[in-house]
Amino acid sequence: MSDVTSRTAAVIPAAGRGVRLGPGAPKALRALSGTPMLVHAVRALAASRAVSLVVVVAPPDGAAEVKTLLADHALPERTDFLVVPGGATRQESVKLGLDALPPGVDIVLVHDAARPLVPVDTVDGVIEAVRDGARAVVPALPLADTVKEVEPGAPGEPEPVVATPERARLRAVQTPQGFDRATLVRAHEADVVGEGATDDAGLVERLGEPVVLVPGHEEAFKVTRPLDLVLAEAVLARRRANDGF
Ligand SMILES: Nc1ccn([C@@H]2O[C@H](COP(=O)(O)OP(=O)(O)OP(=O)(O)O)[C@@H](O)[C@H]2O)c(=O)n1
Ligand SMILES: C[C@](O)(CO)[C@H](O)COP(=O)(O)O
Repeated sequence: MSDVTSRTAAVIPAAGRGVRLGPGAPKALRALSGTPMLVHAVRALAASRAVSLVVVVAPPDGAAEVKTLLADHALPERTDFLVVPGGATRQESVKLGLDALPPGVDIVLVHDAARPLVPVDTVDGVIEAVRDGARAVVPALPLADTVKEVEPGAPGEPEPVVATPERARLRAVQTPQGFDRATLVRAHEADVVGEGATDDAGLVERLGEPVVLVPGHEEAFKVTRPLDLVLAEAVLARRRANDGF
């Protein structure tokens, strides 16, 4: 890595309900192999020696519970932790996390609590690309499925296809997304009309700033629907088996 003096913080939005996962506790607090998903995600980011601060954005009424949760689980001592309450949307939650960053942080990663199994090499790859001068870096993978653009219709009704984008030019994007702090703050503040974006890099693109992709990882998938829990448990079981050798 070219610039080892920069201080890197990770903001972990964890304030979502997890509606698509079905009824239960807020998604980030649900267990994977007996440990809350959020704790897996925090450990995954703190596993990077470059990350010195992790800001967890908790469910709006759950900050005290999340503080207790982090205190009750082993986390690296070299990393500082902050917990702040989140907002009504992912974007609002990320903004609240950014607002809590202290001076001196110049690289920011934004990582979904819902991607608990991201490997540390993916985290380090994103940080390295920012340290090498990119202002916005996104881990991504090629798509397995063909994608159709549609005219969205009523639920359950057939939807007319508008276009079939060339799959070779499409990527599925993951987190952590890494940013030069000033660029990310500017991107969030520029969204004054509240147009919103489904990822942070999307806000940076609207500034006209370049965004680059680096290789993502299959294990950085987002736990969204019930079947994703099955996959996450299988990945953890495989890791435990490999650790046994
Ligand atoms: N108001 C919100 C909504 C989402 N998130 C976080 O953003 C990440 C990605 O969102 P997603 O997977 O869509 O989570 P949910 O919004 O919880 O899922 P759903 O849409 O199924 O309710 C998650 O870590 C989630 O906790 C957040 O911090 N604040
Ligand atoms: C940020 C993200 O994980 C990138 O793929 C994704 O856009 C989050 O979307 P969601 O609607 O919050 O699931």
